[in-house]
Amino acid sequence: MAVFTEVSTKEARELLRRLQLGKLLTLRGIEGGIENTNYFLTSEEGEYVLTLFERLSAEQLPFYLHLMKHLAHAGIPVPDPQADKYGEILHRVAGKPAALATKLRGKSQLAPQAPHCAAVGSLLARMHLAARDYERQQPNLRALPWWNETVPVVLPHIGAEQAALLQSELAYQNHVAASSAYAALPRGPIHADLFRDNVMFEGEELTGCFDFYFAGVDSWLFDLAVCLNDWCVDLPTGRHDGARAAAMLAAYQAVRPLTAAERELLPAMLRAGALRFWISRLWDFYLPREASMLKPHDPTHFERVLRERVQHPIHL
Ligand SMILES: Nc1ncnc2c1ncn2[C@@H]1O[C@H](COP(=O)(O)OP(=O)(O)OP(=O)(O)O)[C@@H](O)[C@H]1O
Ligand SMILES: N[C@@H](CCO)C(=O)O
Repeated sequence: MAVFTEVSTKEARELLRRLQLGKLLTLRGIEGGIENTNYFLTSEEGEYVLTLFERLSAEQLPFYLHLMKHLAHAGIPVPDPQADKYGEILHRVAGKPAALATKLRGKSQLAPQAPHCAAVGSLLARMHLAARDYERQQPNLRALPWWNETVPVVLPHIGAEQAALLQSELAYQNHVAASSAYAALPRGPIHADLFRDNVMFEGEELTGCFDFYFAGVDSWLFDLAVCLNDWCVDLPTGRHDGARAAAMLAAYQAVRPLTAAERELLPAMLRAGALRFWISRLWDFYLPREASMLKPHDPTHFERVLRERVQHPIHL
C-alpha cells in the first residue's frame, strides 16, 4: 500500500483552491509504488495524481518537476505538474513536499512485444531532443561516482564470484569513462529509469511515461541501454531479445540516429546499465535504509543480465 502519509479531504481541497483547479470530486489512495505516497485526485478541472515525497529532498525535487513540466510543454506525454499563481510547482501537503500532476491514461505493459518496444524507442529519442534546452542542471545521482562509492559497501555481503565480477566490471567502466569515445557521447537530461512499470499503454499506443525521480544529466546512450536491458530482455534468463531490440533501436534512430561514438560504445553502455541496477539492488537488499519502505527487487536478475552482456556483446 503506497499511502504512507494520509491526506485529508480538507488538505486536498486547500491544495485545489491554491491551484485554482475547482472543487474536489474524489480522492483515492494508490496501491503500488514503494517510494512515495500517491493519490488519484479528481476535481472539476480534471484527473490528477497527488504525490507526497517521502524521501526525496526539496533541493533535488525542482530538477525533476520542472523537467516534467518542460517535457509536457514540448508535447511529450508525461505528467504535467500544476503550478500555483506564483508559478510554484512544489507544494506542501500534510507536512511533506508534494506535487499535483496530470494523470496519464492506460496501464503498464509488463509483457511487451516489438511494437511496444518501438513506441518506447521513439518516445525516448523525442524526450532526449525535447530536453536539450532544459536549463536546470543535476547530474545522474546513480552514475559512476555513486557506483565507485557503493561497490565497496556491498562487497562484504556477496560471494567471491560475484565480487570478482562486480570489481572487474567497475574497473572496466572506469576505463570506458576515461576514453575519447565516451567523452564524445551526446549528453543531456535523461530519464534513467524507464522500465516497463514506468510507461503507460492503451493497446499498442503509448500514452505516457512517469517516475522521473532518478532523472539527471548523463549520456543519451546510457538511457537507451537502460531501456534495452529492461524492455528487450527475456526476464527469466536475462537474455537479449534481438527482435524487440531491433524494433526499439530502429524507432529511436528514426528520430535521432546514433553517432559513431554511440555505436561503438553500445555494448559497453549495455553493461553499464546492467551494472547500475545490479549495484542499486544489492545496496537496497543488503543495506536497507533505516525505516525504509522499500521492498527490494531481486539483485540476481541484473547479475544475469550483466553476465549475458559481457559474454554476448551486442553490436549494431
Ligand atoms: N501521472 C500518473 N498517471 C497515472 N498513474 C500514475 C501516475 N503517476 C503514478 N501513477 C500510478 O501510481 C503508481 C505508483 O507510482 P510510482 O511508480 O511513481 O510510485 P513510487 O512509489 O513513486 O515509485 P516506485 O516506482 O519506485 O515504486 C504507478 O504504478 C501508477 O499506476
Ligand atoms: N527500476 C529500478 C527500481 C527503481 O525505480 C529497478 O528495477 O531496480
